[in-house]
Amino acid sequence: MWNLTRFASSRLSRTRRLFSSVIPGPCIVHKRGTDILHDPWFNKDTGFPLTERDRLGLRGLLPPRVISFEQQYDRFMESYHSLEKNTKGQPDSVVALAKWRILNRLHDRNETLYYRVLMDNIKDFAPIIYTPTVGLVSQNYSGLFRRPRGMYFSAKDKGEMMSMIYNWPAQHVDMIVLTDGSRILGLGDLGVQGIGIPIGKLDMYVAAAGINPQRVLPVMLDVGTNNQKLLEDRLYLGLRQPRLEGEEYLEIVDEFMEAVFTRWPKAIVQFEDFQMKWAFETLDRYRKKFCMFNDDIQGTAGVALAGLLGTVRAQGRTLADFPDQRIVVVGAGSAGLGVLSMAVQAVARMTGKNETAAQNFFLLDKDGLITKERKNLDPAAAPFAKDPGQIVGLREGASLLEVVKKVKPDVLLGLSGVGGVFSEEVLKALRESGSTRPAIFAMSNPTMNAECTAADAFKHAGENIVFASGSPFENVNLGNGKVGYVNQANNMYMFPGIGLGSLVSGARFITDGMLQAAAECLASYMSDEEIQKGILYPSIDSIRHITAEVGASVLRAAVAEELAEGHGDVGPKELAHMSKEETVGYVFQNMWYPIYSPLVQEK
Ligand SMILES: NC(=O)c1ccc[n+]([C@@H]2O[C@H](COP(=O)([O-])OP(=O)(O)OC[C@H]3O[C@@H](n4cnc5c(N)ncnc54)[C@H](O)[C@@H]3O)[C@@H](O)[C@H]2O)c1
Ligand SMILES: O=C(O)C[C@H](O)C(=O)O
Ligand SMILES: [Mg+2]
Repeated sequence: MWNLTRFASSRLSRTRRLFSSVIPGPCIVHKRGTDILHDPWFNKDTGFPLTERDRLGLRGLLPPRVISFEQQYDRFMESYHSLEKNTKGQPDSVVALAKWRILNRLHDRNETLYYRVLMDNIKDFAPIIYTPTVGLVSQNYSGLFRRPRGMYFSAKDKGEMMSMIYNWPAQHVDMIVLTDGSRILGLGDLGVQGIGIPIGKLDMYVAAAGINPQRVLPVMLDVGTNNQKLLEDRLYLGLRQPRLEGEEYLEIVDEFMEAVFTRWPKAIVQFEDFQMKWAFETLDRYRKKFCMFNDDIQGTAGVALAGLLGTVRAQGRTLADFPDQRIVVVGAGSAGLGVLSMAVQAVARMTGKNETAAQNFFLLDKDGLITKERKNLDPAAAPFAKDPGQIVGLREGASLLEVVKKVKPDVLLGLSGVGGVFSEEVLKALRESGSTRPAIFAMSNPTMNAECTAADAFKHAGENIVFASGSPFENVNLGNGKVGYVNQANNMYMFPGIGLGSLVSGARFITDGMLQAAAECLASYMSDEEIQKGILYPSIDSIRHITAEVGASVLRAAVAEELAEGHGDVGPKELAHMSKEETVGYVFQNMWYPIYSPLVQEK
């Protein structure tokens, strides 16, 4: 069932080769002169050729010398590197925000150049536009705000959304990332400032999935905030009121969804960083009605399952041994429960038994081990609650340390949002578990919320472990030339492919089958040699390549489930007749690549 296809080692160069022959088609513009220079979608700065300057009324508005794209690129990278040099020794947060600012300024000026530098330097720039810096940016968004990005729909806009949606200037929108700001990474309720997350996710969509940046829309649904500090902050840019609850809340989300799909029936909406109750409720409410998914529940599940399957292989076992792995999940929120559901489904498929599929999984939340004796047991956690009689010596609410000592797990997976819960004692107890190769997934974001650091994991749990974190850490120097490899277990390996595959298949909905296909694709991407070294996920440098593969698997699953309605000129029949390789090629062809297009004016 898990089809382990191996890929050639030169994935990155293959991706580069595919794009090196891109010939830019013309781009229609309805503006002239300074209006073009002030529009980052069309602006080329000093890169406008003279003929275009004549055609578009730009002569005299720019210094006479034409600078090539490559020269502009080099000039930006030089300023970036001098900023790095000049901020050396300053506090990390100051350096991170300075880097974010220089990138953001480029974005606001010239999107083509911005996305090219982002794509080509994704390993260095992802930690700035995405986790962890995006967390810091969201915490400070009201103060950092200069130019709006995306759209804001607030509780005060009730009844107006159907007309407001037409205020967005783009004719076509493919991908929307939506948040209500209620659970931003592990940082809690950040209200309207949570817009930083949809912006960061959509930057990753452009970089990883090649979604055209003119067709993305970050959205903030501002229904108030329960963050007292923000409510009292004089610079706070959101509604100064407590969050709407119950029906009042759902009416706002319903109205937004109706408005979006009325204007763009083929768009895909990714729900992001909603507090748990609304994450599950909205997924349930909309997934059979609109093309949408929840990244924290479903994207995270796929990336974690791929990592868990990689761990079994790293232990030198076959995937058939996965059901025997003892896995402790710390955090019973949207992410933890999403991961458990998908992992338990995988075990059930492998063993053919539903009743016992959850037996080797142990779930803890802030009150410790979850058992059937838990008062007010959340129905979503109930399927994973232990029967207290089942485990000798383990009681309701047992601490993580007690659980690790008794269960002797193979895997410790954290999605608690709490930095440091994998303490020295816990990690040392894991070392004693007797597992061939214990794995630690400290998946909470941003960095300070990770359950443990990479260095502590290798120090206390042993050099033999497999380690992954949600935000990036440097590899760990173990001495004697040995390196402790750090994986980034982040849903960025999933959501771009889920969105892209759904888009180019024209899927009506996003089903469990499509998500399973995405996870299987990621799980089978790494070679045995890489896995043996403890490398569970591809390098972020090859994110376009893995995204194309994931996207193509999602597409094929949509076709198999007869949900693919086609995209552009490619109809459902053509999709159905494509070979596996052809689907990957087709997905690649649909990726936007940042290159200056000749601008043609239409009045
Ligand atoms: N790496 C990734 O791809 C990825 C994806 C999604 C979420 N996350 C991270 O996971 C974290 C949780 O996200 P969520 O949406 O599930 O949040 P959530 O608020 O829905 O759930 C948090 C859970 O952690 C539990 N918890 C709190 N303190 C704890 C403690 N001391 N010990 C054990 N459990 C504790 C809570 O009881 C709750 O069950 C966030 O930090 C988020 O950034 C990472
Ligand atoms: O945003 C991320 O980096 C991953 C995830 O969606 C999260 O909420 O932490
Ligand atoms: Mg998230």
